[in-house]
Order: sequence, then C-alpha cells, then structure tokens
Amino acid sequence: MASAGASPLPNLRPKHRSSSLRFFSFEFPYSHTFPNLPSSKCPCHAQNWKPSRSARTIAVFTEASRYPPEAPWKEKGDSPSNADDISVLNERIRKELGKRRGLRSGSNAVQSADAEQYIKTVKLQQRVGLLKLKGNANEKGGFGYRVDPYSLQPGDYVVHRKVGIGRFVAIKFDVWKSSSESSEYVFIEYADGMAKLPVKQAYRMLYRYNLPNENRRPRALSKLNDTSAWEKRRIKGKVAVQKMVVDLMELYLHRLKQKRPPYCKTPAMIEFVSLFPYVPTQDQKQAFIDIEKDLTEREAPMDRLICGDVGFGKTEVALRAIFIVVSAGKQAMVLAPTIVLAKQHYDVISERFSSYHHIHIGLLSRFQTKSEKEEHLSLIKNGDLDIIVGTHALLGDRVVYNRLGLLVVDEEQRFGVKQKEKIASLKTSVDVLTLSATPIPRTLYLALTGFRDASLISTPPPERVPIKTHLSAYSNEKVLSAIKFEIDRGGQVFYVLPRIKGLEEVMEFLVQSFSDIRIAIAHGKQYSKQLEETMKMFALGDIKILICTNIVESGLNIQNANTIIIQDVQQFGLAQLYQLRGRVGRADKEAYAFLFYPDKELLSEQALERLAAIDEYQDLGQGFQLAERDMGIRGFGSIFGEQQSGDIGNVGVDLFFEMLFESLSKVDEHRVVSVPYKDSQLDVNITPRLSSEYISNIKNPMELLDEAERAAEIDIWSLMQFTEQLRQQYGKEPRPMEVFLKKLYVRRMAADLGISRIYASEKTVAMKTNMSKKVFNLMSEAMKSDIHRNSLTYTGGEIMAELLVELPKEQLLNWIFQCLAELYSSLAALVKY
Ligand SMILES: Nc1ncnc2c1ncn2[C@@H]1O[C@H](COP(=O)(O)OP(=O)(O)OP(=O)(O)O)[C@@H](O)[C@H]1O
Repeated sequence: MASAGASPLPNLRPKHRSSSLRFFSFEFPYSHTFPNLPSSKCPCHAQNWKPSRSARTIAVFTEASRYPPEAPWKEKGDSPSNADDISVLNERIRKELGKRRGLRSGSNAVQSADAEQYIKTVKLQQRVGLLKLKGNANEKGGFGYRVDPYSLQPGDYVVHRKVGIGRFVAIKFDVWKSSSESSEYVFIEYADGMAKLPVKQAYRMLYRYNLPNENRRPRALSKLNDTSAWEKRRIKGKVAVQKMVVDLMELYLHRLKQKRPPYCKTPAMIEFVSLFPYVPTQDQKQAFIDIEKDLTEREAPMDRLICGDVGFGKTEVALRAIFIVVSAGKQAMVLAPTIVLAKQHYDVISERFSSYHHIHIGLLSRFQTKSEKEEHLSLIKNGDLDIIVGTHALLGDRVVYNRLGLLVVDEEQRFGVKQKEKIASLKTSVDVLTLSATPIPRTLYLALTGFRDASLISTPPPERVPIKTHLSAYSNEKVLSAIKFEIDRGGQVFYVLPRIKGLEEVMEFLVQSFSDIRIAIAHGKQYSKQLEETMKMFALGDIKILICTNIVESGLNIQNANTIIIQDVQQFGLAQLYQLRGRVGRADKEAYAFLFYPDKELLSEQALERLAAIDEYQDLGQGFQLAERDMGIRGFGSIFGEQQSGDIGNVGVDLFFEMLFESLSKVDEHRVVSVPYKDSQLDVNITPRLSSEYISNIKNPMELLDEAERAAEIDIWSLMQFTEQLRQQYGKEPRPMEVFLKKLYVRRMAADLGISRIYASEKTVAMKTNMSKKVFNLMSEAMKSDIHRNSLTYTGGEIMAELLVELPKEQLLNWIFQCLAELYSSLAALVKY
C-alpha cells in the first residue's frame, strides 16, 4: 500500500499543461490520498483522508509542483491565485495548526467528557494554589504584579493598563482641577505629554515595565491622546497569553490520553532509599512522592518538572525515578546540556548505583573514539545498557533504544529548537522528568498548580550556609588573599572570566604566587580529551585552582571547591551570575564568592543595579526572590517555552504575568463548544454553477465535490489540504468553484465556533451561536479589521452584524467568510472541548 506520509508521491498537473513537461499515466490502486489529487509534501498530509476504494488512473509528472498551473478559466477580476481569501486562510491554518498536529494525532484527541472532568480537577487544584497565594497577599500587596509607586525611581519605565508605556517622573503634591485640596499624584511622562495619576489609582493600574532581557528598553513611549496603538499591543499580549494557557492545557489533556501500564512498586526501593546518605528535605520528600505516584499510580506517562535552586538536591529525585524504571527492566536516558555535566551525572549515577551490579550504566560522549562509540550504540540497541547518559547526541537517529522507559532532561532550556522538538515528541511515549535549576517564582508555580506537573524544591539541604558574597573593584591583593584562604583550608577555587582571552594572563599571574599547587585552564574550545582530563582532576582535587569561562555555569557539583572568583563581573547577566555563584557552597562548608569589577566609574547604571541585586540576595533560596524580580521570565520559559519574548515585549513581564494569572483562573470560561458540521447551516441562497470548461477538465467532477464536502466535514485541516491540492492539480479554481469552497469553509468555521445557523435579512447578518458573551468579547477584541469588529454585537445566543448596505449574495458570502476567518483566528486561544 502506498503511504503518502512516508514517501512523497509525484505531483500532478492538469493534462492541458503537458506540452513542455514529461508526464505519464500512473496506475494508483489504493492510496491514502484522495482520488484525483496528489499528495503534498506536508508531513501531516492525508492524516484524515479516508481512501477511496476504487482504482483510478491519474496523471503524474516529475517536476515539483511549486508552481500551480495557470488556469485557463481565469476570469477578469479573479484574485491572483496565491493571495485570495482562501489561500490566506489556508496559510494561517497551516501555520497555527501544523505544529500542534505534529504532536497530536487525530483531531478529536480529547473527548468532551474527559475534558470536562479534567477542567474540574484542575480548577479544584488551582483554587488551593490561589488560596495559598492569597495567604501571602498581605506581605506582597496581593498576588498581582502591580508596582508600589513609592518604590519607583525617576526614569523607571512603567505600564498603565489603559494608557500604555510611560516613564515615571516623580510623586508630588498637587491639586485636582476644581478642588482646592492638594494630594499626592504620580507623574508619568508619555510621548505626547505628562500624565498625573492619583496615587490610589496608580496602585491599581501601574506595572513596572520589565523585559526578559535586562538590557532592552521600550522602543517608544505610548501616547496619552491616542491609545489605539497601546490597545492593540495589550490585546495581542492578552491573546498570546490565552493561547499559551490553552496550549498547555491541550498538551496536558493529550498526554492524559496516552496510556502505559503503571510501574510496580518495588520492595527494592526501600534499600535504594536507605543508601541515600542524607536526610531529605521536606521539598525533596514531596518530590519523591510526586514522581513515585506519577510512575506507579498513573497510566499517563509522566511529564514532570523538578524545579529547584542550585544545589538543592534535584539529582536524587531523578535517581529514584531512574531506579523505579530500571528495576522494571526498562532503559533510562539522562540528557545533559554539556559534556562536562554529562560526565558528572555519569559519575554520580555510577556511584549511587554501585551496589547494583546488574544495572549497567554507559556514557555516550564525544570524548570516545569511533569504535568506543559504536560499541556503546550497539550496547544501547541490544538492551545491554540500562542507564545511558550523554548530551544531545543521545537524541540522534543513530541511537536506537531497546526499551526506553524514562528520559531525564537536565536544563531543557539549554537545548536547541530541534532537540526540544525531539524531546517533546518523546513525551507522548516515555516518561519524562525535567530538572531545572532556574527558579520559577513561587506565585507562578502556585498559579499553575493543576496545569503543569511540577515539584518545587525551595528549601536548601540542612547545614547549608549562605554563600558570602563580596562585590568590589578588582585588586591583586584581594584575589591572592581569597585564594590563599581557601587553599590553606584545603579547598579549591574557581576563577571565572567572561572570555577565553585573558585566561592565560590570569594563569601567569597566579603561578607566580602559588607555584607549588596545580592550576589549570578550562574552556569550551579546548580539545575534548584535554577538557575531560582537566575536569576530572579538578573533581578529584588534584587541581586546586580552575581558571575557566562560564563553562562551569550550571550543574557542576564539586563539594570541595568553596571559593569562586569572578572577574569582570559586569559582563555577566544576573541569571548567569546566580548560577555561577551556585557552583560553591554545595556542602556544609562556608563558601565565598568574590565578584570583581574593573572600576566603578566605568560601569553603567544598569550594571550597577544588577550587581546590587546579586549582592542583596545572598541568603539561601533567595534565588526565588531574585527570579521574582529579574528573571522570572526564565523560569517561565521552562514552563511555557521560550518563544513568547515578543509577546512579553509588547506589555512587559509584570503585566504579562498578571494577564497570565487572569487567564489561568478563567480557563473554563473561555471555552468553545463546536457543533457538528452537519448541523451548521448557511442560509444564503447562492448556488454556484461550474463552467463546462472546468468540469470537462476534471475527472469525476461529482465525486470531487463530494470529496470537498467530506473534507469539510472532517475538519478545517482536511478542507485546507483539499483546496491546496485541488489548486496544485488544476490551478486556481474559477469563481463559481471558489464560491462553492467558500460555503464549505464558512460552514466548517461556523461549526468549530459553535455557530449553528447563519442567515441574512436586508442589511443584517445573524449568527445563532452557543458561545458565551465572554468568548465573543475575546474574539471580537482580537479582530484585526475594525470594520468587522465594529459591525458585530452579541445579544443572548446570537451574533448580529449590521452592514452599511444590503450586499449582493456573492459579496455577502465574502463578507461572512472574512468575518468568520477573523473570529476563527482566536480559536487557538480558546478551550475547544
Ligand atoms: N537532603 C540533603 N542533605 C544534604 N545534602 C544533600 C541533600 N540532598 C542532596 N544533597 C547534596 O547536595 C549537593 C547538591 O545536590 P544536587 O547536585 O542534587 O543539586 P541540584 O539541585 O541538582 O543542583 P544543580 O542545579 O546545581 O545541578 C550534592 O552533593 C548532594 O549529594
């Protein structure tokens, strides 16, 4: 049987275009494609096509069909084939739905009843989370992200929910127009004037304008007298937030549909647990319970995020998950972002599993020779390795697993787009545990309760002491005395620079003073063997001082290294600095971080602010506060993916978060219940007559029309595929056919939007719908065309449109098509079950 998805079939062109092209007849007995039409190269192609059972002869040619054939029936006034309404809509559908369909097969992935139950559970769980947040409300002035106006400094950028981005000037006493009493006002500069806001109102409406990237500033200030541009940005942000939430929810629902038998609770676990040399913290205990439940009580594969500050003990959580899976005879893969970290994980795992001789552990690394690598690949394939550790190389096609059960991903945000896609595709078939050292704000975590499986480790292991951080201008003496102190107490030192250039110079300087100890250089451009050797010797304690770049940034755990010196600290980002500092203080010894800048005079205001923050947040676990203030967005990235920075840029992080909370807590209100296609009625009396020229060119025209109807009945994706392929084969259709197709699109879109009937009377178009007013508001707000938006109103169960004039039938159909297409573009932001 020919498989359309696997090998693209040759493309079709109509017979009348044969002159310059080689074409031949092709007997095509039974295919996944629909009759007469060719397969496209789309990976999702033909997913929904029910094959026609009859054998048929089709024309095939060898040239790619990038250029749709020119249609002989093209009429004056026809829109060019690549920019008409249908192709614009098709393109959008492909863009918006394509990715999701790659991840989820079938359009009815989740049954409405399942979804209902799930939404209920989520709401319940979330209420608990939100209650906890409200419990903290007094300390933080509510769980919103609004700013305390008194904390603003002149020049700070702020966002007013209704007006947009401005610059804070001052808080001063002033009088309100007619009143003689003076009170305090917040003065904000906008592009076209100064706004004066009562302090009380400022508390309700103002946000700080933060961006994920600390160096970015808003492109322009908003205008007081024309808020339309701001309004557009705000709505864009709101819809983006909604889409993210719905996407998260759909992924979750989809995953719940996947099934695998739960793992057995193994008695051997008791022994494994007893071999952990520490008393776990409360948060660790909870995380152990969470993963054990995921693996042994649930049928849906696990997709849990273990989120915790640097050095707070996430690794043990992963080790226990690995133990459960491996004890059941499955393989576990541990994926690390760098080879140095992969090696460290390998060492830790080998040590922790050292009493289990039957569990075989392997490290796939670029340090290995070709034959070593081949050997490892065959061990993995034959199932002779139970735990496989490595970098992204483990995701390559050459790595064939025997019975992969668990994937542990360390610091997923550090992998590339392709690798993340691969990880996402694995999530439907294996259990996945993701470790993230980037703290997520507690508020975000609690608000997400129920939407994303996450365990938060926010308490440090006992006896951990805060890292003593010293920030000062560079001096040789300070460097030497810090190193001397550490070496004298038997410890080791990280010496970090922002660039490779300069490492040698530091080396020369240090060997003069510490000639009797081993000092080495490490950076990412070194030969792998050399780097491996250096890291190994540093881990063993043979090397006492490691001069390096931020290659040591995340995850490295060397308990005896308790002093870190960071030179040219102003060149590092706050998050990076936080991670770097976390390399020390990973045991119960007091640890020190010395942060040196060259000369305070040379530092920008921003750099000073950043450094002040790292200085301020020295206590253990303050990473979370830091996250809340400056890098919440990174933690946010590990929950939602990183693509949203553009949307966030529109409104700033704080307002974006607030919108996110609103959207999360209202997810059940933003729900569209589709109606069956057959029940969606279009009462616009227009019957297109296909020309004989067009019909004569088509084999089985009646069947083609039936196919179109069937495609529309399946879903919009199928209808899009149908029209695209029709055009590939026959060129842009003549107007009557376009009308026919548009009617199908209108009914399909209407059905998806929960619209059961569309009818017109003089200048009025009415659409009977089950959608709520809230949903209608969201959809119409997001409409790009003012004309469409302004003409629509919602009155209990009906959307009414008032047109300026009564339109002829065909134009009316076009209007309805456009209007629905606009409403349709918000569908991704709505729950659709
Ligand atoms: N409950 C505990 N009590 C004392 N020490 C612990 C405890 N849990 C873990 N540790 C130790 O703390 C150190 C840091 O733990 P681990 O490497 O798991 O941190 P992590 O959260 O993975 O940090 P990173 O994000 O930096 O990788 C390890 O040496 C580990 O053995």
